[in-house]
Amino acid sequence: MTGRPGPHPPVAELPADAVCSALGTSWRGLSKAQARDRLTAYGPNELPRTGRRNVWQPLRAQFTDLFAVMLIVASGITFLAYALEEPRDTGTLTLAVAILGVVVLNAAIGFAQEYSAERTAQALEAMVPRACRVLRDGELLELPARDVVPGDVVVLEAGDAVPADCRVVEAHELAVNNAPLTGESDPVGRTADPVAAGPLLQARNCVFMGTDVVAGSGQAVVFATGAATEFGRLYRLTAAAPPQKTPLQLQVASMARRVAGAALAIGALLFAVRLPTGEPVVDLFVFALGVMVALVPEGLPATLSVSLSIGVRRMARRHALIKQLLAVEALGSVTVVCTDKTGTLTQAEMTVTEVWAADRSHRVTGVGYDPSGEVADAAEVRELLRVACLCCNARLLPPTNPRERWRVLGDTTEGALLVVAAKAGLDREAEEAAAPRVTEFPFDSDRKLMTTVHRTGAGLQACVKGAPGAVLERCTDVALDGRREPLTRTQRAAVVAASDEMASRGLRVLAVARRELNGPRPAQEEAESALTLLGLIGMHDPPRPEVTDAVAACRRAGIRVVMVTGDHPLTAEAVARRVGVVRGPDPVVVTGEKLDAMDDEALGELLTEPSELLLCRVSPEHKMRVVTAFQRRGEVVAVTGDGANDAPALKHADIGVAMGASGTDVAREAAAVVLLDDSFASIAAAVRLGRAVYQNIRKFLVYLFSHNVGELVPVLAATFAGFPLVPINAVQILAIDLGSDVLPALALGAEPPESDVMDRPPRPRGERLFSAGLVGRILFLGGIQAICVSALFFWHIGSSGIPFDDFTRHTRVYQEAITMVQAGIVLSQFFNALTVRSDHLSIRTVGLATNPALLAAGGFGIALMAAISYAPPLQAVFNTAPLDAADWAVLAALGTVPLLADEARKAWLRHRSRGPEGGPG
Ligand SMILES: Nc1ncnc2c1ncn2[C@@H]1O[C@H](COP(=O)(O)OP(=O)(O)OP(=O)(O)O)[C@@H](O)[C@H]1O
Repeated sequence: MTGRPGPHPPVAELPADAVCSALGTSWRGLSKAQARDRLTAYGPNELPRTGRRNVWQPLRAQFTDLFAVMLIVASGITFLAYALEEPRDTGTLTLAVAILGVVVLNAAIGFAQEYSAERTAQALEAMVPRACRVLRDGELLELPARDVVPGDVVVLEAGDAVPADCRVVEAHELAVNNAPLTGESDPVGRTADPVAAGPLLQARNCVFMGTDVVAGSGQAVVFATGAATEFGRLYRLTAAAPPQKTPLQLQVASMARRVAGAALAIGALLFAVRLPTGEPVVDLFVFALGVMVALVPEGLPATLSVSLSIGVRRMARRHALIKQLLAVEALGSVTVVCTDKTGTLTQAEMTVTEVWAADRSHRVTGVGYDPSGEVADAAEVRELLRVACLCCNARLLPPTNPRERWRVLGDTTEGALLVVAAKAGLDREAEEAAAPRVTEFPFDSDRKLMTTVHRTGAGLQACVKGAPGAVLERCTDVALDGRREPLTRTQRAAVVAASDEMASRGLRVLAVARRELNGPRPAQEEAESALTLLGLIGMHDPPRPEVTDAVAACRRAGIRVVMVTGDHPLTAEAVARRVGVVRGPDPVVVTGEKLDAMDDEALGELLTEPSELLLCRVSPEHKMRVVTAFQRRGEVVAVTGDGANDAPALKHADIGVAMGASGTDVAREAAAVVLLDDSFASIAAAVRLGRAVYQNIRKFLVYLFSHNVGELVPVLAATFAGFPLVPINAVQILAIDLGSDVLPALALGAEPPESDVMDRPPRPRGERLFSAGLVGRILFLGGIQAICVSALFFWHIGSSGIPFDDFTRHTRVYQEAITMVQAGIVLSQFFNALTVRSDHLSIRTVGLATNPALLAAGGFGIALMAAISYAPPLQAVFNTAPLDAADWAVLAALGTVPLLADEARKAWLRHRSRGPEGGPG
């Protein structure tokens, strides 16, 4: 059972205290035992999976699509032809059965693929972290959202998804986006006061599952979970939308349809051309039908989907969860990555290393969040740290076993402040007991500061921390040796110099200030003006070790990496240099302020310059503007984001990348990719895999379409040369399409990335999959294959000395010749599979054994061909004959011709582009 089936008390109309007692809870939350009991009673806070499609629906779809219907009709006609034939030919019956086999096999592949894609999607969905913060026994815990029960007190902050339906009991500037429920997208403010009776969705003191907190903070008591929530009711009414097809899937499907049209036309043409030869009409009809069926690339869309879902799984293994299939192919064509700094390029494990107070700088010892270190024992430092830690919401968690480290629950910047305060012997909870918090004006990246107001013995005190510029402009005084003095121009300059000096060493700098207030709860404006500056705090955030290589790889791959940060330009530049985002002497550093002063044209020009670019002190709106400007220039942009207000940029970018470990639920919902480990290196890895997916698709397209040329040309040649029989019959063609070629195509779709995949520029935006290059390669390889097998056929027929008109289906020489044609195609496809693995690198560079599955798949095809040639029952079906060793030797030699020709073409290409082989071409 999920969620409470019965009605809940009228929570909206009751005052906050009464809500708590009505729901059997308190301001300290439920006890752990109560929570356990309620979880058993109400079930997990999950939605029933009613929207999932049943298993039969996709299976039925496999038999009702255009190709399947065409094939079923074709099979029916062939059966009819067999019934009408006089005398009956088992070949016709085999063909009819084979066509039905095609339908069944295709449906099986398609169904298995869809089923596994659905399973993958579910598994991935489950991996996206969905946690929330809950008070239990007065302790703040982070729990999976599914463990939330009615009566839980949930702590909410901007960026959180609301885990269940709750009544707000405390609100600080709290606003939510109710769009998923009400469709109205403007943020709506929430209050903790009771409201008049009315529709629950309209109650201004309730927040609902499926919606997001967009601003402020607060606490709320859960009154409905799972299916009992408003969202649960809505969810039951809507069926899950079927997954959308990606542009590549659409391109391949449309190409497959066009080829099918061409196959129909060719079949009709062959029928018409051969009709005057006097062959029986039924025979001719069956033959034309067979050619049509053979040319239709039925398995192509399924092979494509397999290839895409292999990409999805590989990316998941590299910590990049794909939420939209579209992202797999888009990742392969990224040209610009706009990346955050903290957490993505750095470890987000901040350590305060320096404190600046009363004109003096003090070193802080210790590393990470372990509070065993030292800080100067001076009164001004202590006061600075007291105010800083009062103005925090994060919590420091001690290790629970010797292998664990200290952790931070909440914002990492605040975590570092709590650690340095602890080093000075200050504990936030004790400080807050002495000076209880009255209200809070939460941090936001536009203001770049945060304020809390506390009740002290003497009245109220506002504690402010934030970016030095933002705090300094609100300060009128400075604390110096225990006195409050006016902040003179010289003083101000000294603070800025100290802050810049710290920032230029890569430290994140925060300023801390205070204001004494009298009277009632102050407005934000009042609490954040006429402040007294207490000092600066500098924290170090070490770069992630793996990022330097990833940034270098992106550079080689022609991808521009632009750092977008809310931090100080000097801090940003120092970090950018450390990870290699900036290498030259003069990066272009643009602040949010400068961006505001630029019009779109000036911004466009700025982005056109190929310089190293740092965007600093920017807000999420700036991010959105930069993404749009890059896109206007035709770039394919990936952008990272973690905050709630990053959502528009994440949605708008070609690939929105959200942080799985540290990001907000809102950002994760808006993104196409979620990074489980938050690291930039995972973006680079996903780009590499995305490029590989695209290359692999091209590989199996060349592979599959070249044999179509190899099959069709000999048939046309025989028709126009006046030979009365076909050089390869329809059942043989089907054996190639469905027997020997399927597995190598799948193995090509699963190829590991080529070694130099990140040494080439991104593919141009809007490049068609079926480019001139791709079609050219198909005609080149397929054409050579076609010439070889046609020559083989006519040479074998011709050398027998039997006149054309004396040949019948059962002439031994004819049976040998068609066996040779089929085996010729199979062998040449074996070598083709090897050569299509790279469009410019020699097979010697790629390595023969680097895709063992491909060799095994090719080997299976050859074994199948041998069985068709030697096993009497198969000989009867295919009208084939045993080949001797000399035949095989000739076939193997001819089979290598396309490979050798392609090697020569590649060598020439490499020579033309950068000289002799060795490096990437
Ligand atoms: N919790 C906080 N309270 C007060 N000020 C903060 C807090 N977190 C950050 N700041 C200040 O606001 C500035 C901007 O922070 P913001 O979080 O918007 O940057 P960001 O884009 O996350 O930076 P980065 O690119 O480093 O991740 C920081 O440089 C810091 O000075």
